Amino acid sequence: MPSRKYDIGDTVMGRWPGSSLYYEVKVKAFNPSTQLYTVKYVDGTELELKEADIKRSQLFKSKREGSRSKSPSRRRSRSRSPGRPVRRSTSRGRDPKKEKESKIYDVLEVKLSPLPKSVINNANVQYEKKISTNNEVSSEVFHKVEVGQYEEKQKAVTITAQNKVEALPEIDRADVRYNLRPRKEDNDKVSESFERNVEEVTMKSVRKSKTAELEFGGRIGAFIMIFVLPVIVFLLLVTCAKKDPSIYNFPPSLPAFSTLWDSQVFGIVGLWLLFQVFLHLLPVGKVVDGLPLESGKKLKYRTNGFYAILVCAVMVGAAVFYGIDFTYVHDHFLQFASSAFIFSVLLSLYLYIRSRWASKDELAPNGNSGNLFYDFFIGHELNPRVKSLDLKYFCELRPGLIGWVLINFSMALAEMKEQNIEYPSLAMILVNAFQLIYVLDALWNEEAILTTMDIVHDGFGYMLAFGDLVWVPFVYSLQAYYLVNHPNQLSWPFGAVIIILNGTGYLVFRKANSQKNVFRRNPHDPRVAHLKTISTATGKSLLVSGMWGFVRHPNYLGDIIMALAWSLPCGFSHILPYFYVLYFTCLLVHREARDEHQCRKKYGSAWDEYCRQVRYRIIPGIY
Ligand SMILES: NC(=O)C1=CN([C@@H]2O[C@H](COP(=O)(O)OP(=O)(O)OC[C@H]3O[C@@H](n4cnc5c(N)ncnc54)[C@H](OP(=O)(O)O)[C@@H]3O)[C@@H](O)[C@H]2O)C=CC1
Ligand SMILES: CC(C)CCC[C@@H](C)[C@H]1CC=C2C3=C(CC[C@@]21C)[C@@]1(C)CC[C@H](O)C[C@@H]1CC3
Repeated sequence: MPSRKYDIGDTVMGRWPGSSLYYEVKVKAFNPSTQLYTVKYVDGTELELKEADIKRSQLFKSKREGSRSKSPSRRRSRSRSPGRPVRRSTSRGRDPKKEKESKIYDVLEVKLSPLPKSVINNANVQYEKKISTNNEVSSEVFHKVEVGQYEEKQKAVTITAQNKVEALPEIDRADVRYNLRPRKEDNDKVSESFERNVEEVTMKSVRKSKTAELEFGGRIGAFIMIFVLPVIVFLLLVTCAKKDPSIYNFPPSLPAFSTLWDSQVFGIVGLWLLFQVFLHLLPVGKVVDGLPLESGKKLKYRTNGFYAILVCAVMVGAAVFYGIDFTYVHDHFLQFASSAFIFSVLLSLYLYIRSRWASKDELAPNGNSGNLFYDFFIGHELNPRVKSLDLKYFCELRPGLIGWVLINFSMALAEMKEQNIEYPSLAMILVNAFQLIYVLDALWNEEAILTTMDIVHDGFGYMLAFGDLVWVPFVYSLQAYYLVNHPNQLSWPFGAVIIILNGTGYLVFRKANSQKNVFRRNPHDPRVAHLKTISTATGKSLLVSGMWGFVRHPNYLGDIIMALAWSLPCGFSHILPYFYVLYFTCLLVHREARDEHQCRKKYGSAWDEYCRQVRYRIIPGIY
């Protein structure tokens, strides 16, 4: 085992995680198994740092802030919006050439403030106090150090005149571990500014670097999925249309290419997309902010999805009234799927091509591998927009999700026609009702989508374009499609059990999502203020009681329970209608693993502590 470089009690310079700033720290302990040093900052904050993030003090030219940062009046006048990182050039007003020569670098000053206890009762924290103490405690507690004469790795740290962090590749490493401990004498204060500062700095550095960790099986996985996913869709649909959709008849022969194409259907799908764009662009509904981007900018999003589905419902009602036969969708289901597939491919190609011209700060952190297939699959550009139309946000919620409801409706009509019945079966009604509630819920809570992994983290590429336009409407409607030709006589008692199951799943799903959304917006909202939390090094806290203290992804649990309730009305003759719940469980298990990985990177040992306190990921006692 290599011997340690620094001794307990040494005063050295410790890098602040998420930045390239070094502060004076005292070495408190060393853990040989993790090779991490516990260091204490001047204000009492303790962190675990790797050896590479510690330097000898002599290498730095330390400059204390002196009266400038210590004077409260000066501080107040200098402070901008509380919590914004302050970027100042130490060489302001100098000749740029000289500046270069003297190698004095700009400094990104991260204002630091004490954090609360590791586990705090949220209710004990005063929000007002938190804000007012914010600036008071921030700048006086640290010795700001200009990294000027310290050249090591500094090529990586350049803050441009446009106030952009060019690259901080070092902190993109998966193994960065840090743990903020509370400043003892101030452990009831929480710093919101700090939360934002560290997070912003971290996001900046992550976005700029090339994607190192590839997801979804990497290049090969992405390449295979591009071709396999559409084949799965068509196999499922063809099997579902068979009289005996048994697993023994799988795989069926794929239909002739000519039967997949219908220009009228293609036109209808095109019009559907345009109509949804039109509804989305109508100046109706609230305009909300997305999460801050790399540049600090927040994109605006119009939330009018609920109105859009209401308009669609009225129009479909009117169309049925005037005799338009919606069983056309069922009868041309394969052609609809292939048309949607063509649109998704065209959209993906467009997205990939335009991403070549996107500026670096518009690229997704995980879609920047440099591999054509991987980047095409996962998506290269984070928020592609055509004027005010955000393509990813639009596709995720509108054409596919509303299209799914419309397809289900068409299946209900087709069932009545095929089975020669006056009303849809109980099974069909339940499937339609459950899925309608799910879609209405998503559109009602449209704003919540802005904090999902897909919007914040993933680029917009084939995976989501195909997922939104093909997978959701044509695979998620499989149960209804199945019931058209494979009726299941559902008894009322069993129907009641399924309703209770779906209701339970929905309550868990909704309560979990609402609790987290409310908490992320304002941790002191009375609805969540009583919940216990763990503070993290980023300053953001994690809920450890309530729904999020039950399992680590209660919303996924609720979603899976609902997925089961959507399949059960189809009976037990075939596995096909259970495809959704099986696929969905795999999707969410994989998604949970991705999220966990991100959270561990983001929150370090606080996440480990959360995992210790909340042992199960999705299913209590099992997983
Ligand atoms: N029907 C479908 O096909 C699909 C449905 N979904 C559903 O969409 C919804 C959104 O899912 P998704 O975007 O995957 O992720 P989540 O809504 O579960 O969000 C995960 C994020 O929540 C935050 N978080 C995690 N643990 C805690 C905690 N203890 N306290 C506070 N915040 C915490 C973290 O972000 P941070 O700390 O940065 O805020 C984490 O990255 C879910 O309900 C899911 O079931 C998802 C995928 C497909
Ligand atoms: C094609 C692949 C195998 C998987 C594609 C995944 C997509 C279908 C899903 C990724 C995240 C999604 C979310 C939703 C729908 C499915 C996709 C697009 C919701 C909009 C469903 C309704 C919820 O209330 C919110 C979901 C957010 C994530």
